[in-house]
Amino acid sequence: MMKSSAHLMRAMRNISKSLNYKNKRFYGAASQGDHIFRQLFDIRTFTYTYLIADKTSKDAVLIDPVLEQTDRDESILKQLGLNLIYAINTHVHADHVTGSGELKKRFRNCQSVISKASNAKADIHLENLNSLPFGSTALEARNTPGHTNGCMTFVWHDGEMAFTGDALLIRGCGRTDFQEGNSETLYNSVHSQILSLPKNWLLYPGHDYTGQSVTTVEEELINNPRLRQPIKDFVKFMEELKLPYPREIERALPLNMVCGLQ
Ligand SMILES: N[C@@H](CCC(=O)N[C@@H](CSS)C(=O)NCC(=O)O)C(=O)O
Ligand SMILES: [Fe+2]
Repeated sequence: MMKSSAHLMRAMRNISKSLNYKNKRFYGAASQGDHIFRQLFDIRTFTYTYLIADKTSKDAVLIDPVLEQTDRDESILKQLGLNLIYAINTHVHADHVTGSGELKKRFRNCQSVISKASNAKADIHLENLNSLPFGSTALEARNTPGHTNGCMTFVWHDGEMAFTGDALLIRGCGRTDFQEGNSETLYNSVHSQILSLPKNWLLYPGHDYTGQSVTTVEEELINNPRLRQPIKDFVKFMEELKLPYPREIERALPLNMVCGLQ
């Protein structure tokens, strides 16, 4: 009798632990706990935009908004009664135009944010390990150069996740053949700043071209065909990638230096 009641107690504790664990996780969308989280997709450029908000203060941030999706983003923010305070870019995008400037016009408290190293225009220029507070939470900005010199990954400690921009893609990584790209630098950035996070943390990329939406540190350490290799094999692989340039590169690069506005 004693043995079976101790067994039952242990089982109940384990169930409750696993529920707590699950409640902390966010996948495509979540609004449990203190925060709102949405992963939004632009089908034309395969770009992910992320919305995170504090439910109490209603302060919200968007990571990597796309100009052509500004109406969508405005609707979601307004429907949820959120105040957009930061429109963040992980880097100067080469394949699409950022919505940060247009969002600033529509949300008067919104400030545009990008790394100092990008040399792009913005209200806030971040340096390594700067914190971006909103409501009762914050994003930690980490320099992760290599795809471009100014790439940043945003680590959300409270959500146990990171937004990697194009530094790390699911089972891939950003190209390194333009915008001061450098394969060795990228390899070192990803390993030291992203794949060093706890193994169960979620990683959300800036794009996915294969229909996947989220990964974890552990999955990428084991399965990323590029980044699980030794650095010299990675560098050789990237040299041989030979991808065509993004279709919109000539329009996107100059516009993204000025928040996407003419
Ligand atoms: N075909 C797309 C561009 C695809 C591309 O170059 N993607 C970049 C991220 S956007 S700068 C990349 O780094 N890709 C890595 C890879 O392995 O695919 C277009 O024409 O826009
Ligand atoms: Fe990029």
